[in-house]
Amino acid sequence: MHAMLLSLGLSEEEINNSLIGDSTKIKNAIHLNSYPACPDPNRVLGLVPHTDTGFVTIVYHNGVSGLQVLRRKDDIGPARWVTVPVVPDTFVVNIGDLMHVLSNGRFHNVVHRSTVSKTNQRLSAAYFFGPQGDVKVGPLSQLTGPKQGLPLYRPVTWLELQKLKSTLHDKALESLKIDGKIEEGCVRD
Ligand SMILES: O=C(O)CCC(=O)C(=O)O
Ligand SMILES: [Fe+2]
Repeated sequence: MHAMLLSLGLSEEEINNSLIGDSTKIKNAIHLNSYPACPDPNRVLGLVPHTDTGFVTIVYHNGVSGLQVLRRKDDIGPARWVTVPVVPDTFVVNIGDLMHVLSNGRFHNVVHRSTVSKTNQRLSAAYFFGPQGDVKVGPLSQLTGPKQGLPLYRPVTWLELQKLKSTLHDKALESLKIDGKIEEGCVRD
């Protein structure tokens, strides 16, 4: 997180004074995932497409391939799933929704999913890093202004965002947009 904020032009002092520099404002959670081998892996998913809600997620796994990220449409082709290569002794870092908000859209939250293997069980541990319950996260003041542009999102707590996602799904972030409109029919009871 520190390196990411540095890359956005914040100084060490600004980072230390932000919520990232205050351990009382931070909390963590871990998901332990187990994806058993499946004889017909093309007919199932281990984890459906989603974005993580926190700032960043650090994923460690047992070396069995399966994590895929959705690459957005570009000059090379339409949106497509890309399998994250398995590199021994490394972590995968996913950008979550709150980093997207904090960076005012400069770092994009990544849509990802988990597929399963025909022959091997896949195990992963996902470590989520985010703000404490009552801490609201909005675009950093250093990244908004007359030169950089207006804040795109209103401040939100981690819990509020999780609740929004349970009803609005992939439209939750859009609903936080300051001029945001939610597409009709996307709210499920
Ligand atoms: O199993 C993985 O590699 C990813 C897990 C994940 O995306 C999650 O727990 O949110
Ligand atoms: Fe995830």
